[in-house]
Order: sequence, then structure tokens, then C-alpha cells
Amino acid sequence: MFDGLKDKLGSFREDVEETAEEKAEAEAAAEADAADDEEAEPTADGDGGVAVDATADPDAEPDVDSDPGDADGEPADDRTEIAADEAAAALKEDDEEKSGPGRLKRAAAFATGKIIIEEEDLEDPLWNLEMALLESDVEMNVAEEILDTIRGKMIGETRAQVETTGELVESALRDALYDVISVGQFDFDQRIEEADKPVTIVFTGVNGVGKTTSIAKLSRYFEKRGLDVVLANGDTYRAGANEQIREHADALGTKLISHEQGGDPAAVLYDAVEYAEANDVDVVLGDTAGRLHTSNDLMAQLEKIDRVVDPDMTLFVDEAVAGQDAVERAKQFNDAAEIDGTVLTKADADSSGGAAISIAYVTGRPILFLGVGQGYDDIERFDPERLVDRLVGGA
Ligand SMILES: Nc1nc2c(ncn2[C@@H]2O[C@H](COP(=O)(O)OP(=O)(O)OP(=O)(O)O)[C@@H](O)[C@H]2O)c(=O)[nH]1
Repeated sequence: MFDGLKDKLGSFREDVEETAEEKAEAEAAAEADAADDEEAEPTADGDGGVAVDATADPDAEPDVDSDPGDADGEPADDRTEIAADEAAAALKEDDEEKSGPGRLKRAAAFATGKIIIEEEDLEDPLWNLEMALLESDVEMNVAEEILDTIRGKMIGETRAQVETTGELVESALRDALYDVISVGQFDFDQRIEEADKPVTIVFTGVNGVGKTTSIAKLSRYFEKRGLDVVLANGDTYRAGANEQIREHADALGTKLISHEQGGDPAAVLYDAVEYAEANDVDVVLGDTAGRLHTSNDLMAQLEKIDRVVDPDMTLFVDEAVAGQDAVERAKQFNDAAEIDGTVLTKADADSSGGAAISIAYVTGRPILFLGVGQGYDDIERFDPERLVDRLVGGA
């Protein structure tokens, strides 16, 4: 599930690790050079090294000049010759350093790992991460929020304070993802348990995303928890909707209330609630027509349902595979008629993961369930921590 995004998050970790290692090596080398300088004789004129670079050996490594200790204040005329000797000596020393005590010093400094992560160190990795998130259909503001959290968690951190750079990246990624994914979470089962019965839940969302199947799955979900359910087909608009939900009701052995095609959805819901009250049924699950020609249509339909049956919850259903479209629709439906949460279907298909990461943040309402297959049992409570584990690895 969400393997593409998982790989991309892994690349971010590698990017930062690589950057940190390069930085640690550079700092260790600089430290070793500084230590060499301290050990060496103080210079008389201080510019001997520059002369070496400029005149003696154009192929010499630039850091040959970092050891000016042999310069001894000879007059400028003699410098070229002296500098050439010095360059040769320095190169020899440098060669020795690669296998000798200088290298050990660098290795020791590197091993302490005391590097501070600065904004510029993260610039490239964060840019790559942002591109990866956007490619994975993560909504722009959500991607920005994730990046801001990572910056806040990582910049100024001393790598030595945690065991490895990889761990620092992992914990920053975890926090950043969890913050956006877990927006609005509440204990669904507890809320249902504590609510006055019957509990009425209305489902919205466009056609074909798995709305009716999700209602059937949730019917099974509640029955398994000892709650009786009645289904109500408020999708009086689409031909065939009654037959489709009837098949599910028959397969599940669940009562279905439906009216003729073209009837009033609010009236169907009203009848279902009456039936539930009269028969001690705990939960009413109401389908609605998924069209979104204009938000006025939707508003009018849901407002009427609201007035007539005052549902306890309105859940938006969309499919993970729709990516950015699902995020956009979630926003539109929530603007048109406030939702209480989302059921994200087809999470078992190879989707980008963007919808799962973005929907709660853009609507301010949690994802409550993931559809993970076509069977009635293929629904799971959405667990932000588990999703973060899936994406970042670990537990
Ligand atoms: N793989 C997978 N398929 C699903 C899931 N949920 C629903 N489907 C399938 O998606 C297709 C569409 O589901 P429906 O329940 O008919 O979709 P709908 O949104 O109710 O569509 P309308 O009834 O036309 O409004 C069906 O073939 C379902 O079996 C899921 O979580 N995973």
C-alpha cells in the first residue's frame, strides 16, 4: 500500500544522510587541517601558501596551501624557488596524510559526528521531497506543512544528539506526516456507542468510488459489534441504484428502505429512521445521490436531509486511487455541506498515497475508514500511526 510514496520518503532519508556525511567529512577534514596548523611553526609573512598555489604547481591540490608552516619570511625574489620546494614537500606530506596519522585524526573527528544541520544542508533534499510529495498527489498546502515541520524539527539539531542522521530524518518525517494525517481524529466506535439510538449516518461522494459498497461494509462492521442496522437508499436519482443496494442488503441479511426512482431522498431517510425507532434498530446508514453538478444541488439535498432527519454524521466517500481529484472533491463536498469524516476506498489498489495524507488536513475532518478490498470485511479503521509506520517504516 502506497509503496511509491514510501520509496520517495526513503529517498529523502538517503539524501539527508548523504548530505550530512559529506558535511561531516568536510568538517572533520577542516578540523584535522586546523589541528595540523596548530602543530606547525607560526608563519612569518603568512602568504607563502598563496604563492605556492599561484606559481609552483598549477596541478597541486588547493588545500596544499592550508599548511603555511614552512614559509619562513624569505624575500619575495626568492619565493618562487622556495615555494616550489615547499609545494613538493607539502604534496609529499599530503600523500602521507592519506594513510598516516592525519587520516586517523579525520576519522576520529568524523566518528564524533558532531555536526549541526543547517537550513542550507536541507535545501536540496527538501526540494526533492516536495517534488516527490506533489508527484504523489499530496496537496500543495499539505506538502508545505510537512516541509515546515521537518525544517522545524531538523534545523539546528546536532547530529550527535541522536544516534544517526537516518534516525533524525525518520523522527522528523514521522512527526510531520502524523501531524497532517491525524487531523481531527476521534474515537469512532466510542462515539457510536455513546450516541442516542438510532444513530443516523449519511454518505456523500460521487458515483462509482465505492460508496454503496462502503455502506454495505459498514453494515457488516456494526453487526459484528452487536449493533442492528437498516440501510436507506437516498440515491433516488440513478437508475439501478435500488437494485445495487438491494443485492448488498440481501447478501448481508440487512433491512433496506427504498422508494421509487425520482423520489425524495429525505423522505427515504425519514422512513428508515422511523423504522429504526419502531424496531429498536441501532444504526441507519443512508446512501445519497453522488452528483455534484453544482454545490447548490448538493446543499439543497443535504440541507433537506438535515432538516428532516438531523443525521448524527455525514461521511464523505472517495477512492484513494483518485489522488488529487479525491482531495479536491473532499474540499468541495465539505464546503457544500460540512462532513464529519471520510471513508477512503480502494486503498488496496496501488495508489499514490496523496489522498490519504491530504484529505484530513484540507477538510479539517478525519479519515475514519480505509476500504481495502471488495469483500464485506475489507474495511479497516483508519489509524494514522499505522499509516505513518507503513510510509516511513519501523514498528
Ligand atoms: N479494490 C477495491 N474495490 C472497491 C473498494 N470499494 C469498492 N470497490 C469496488 O468499486 C466498485 C464501485 O463500487 P460501488 O459501491 O458500486 O460504488 P458507488 O460509489 O456506490 O457507486 P454508485 O453506487 O454508482 O454511486 C465496485 O466494483 C466495488 O467492488 C475497495 O476498497 N477496494
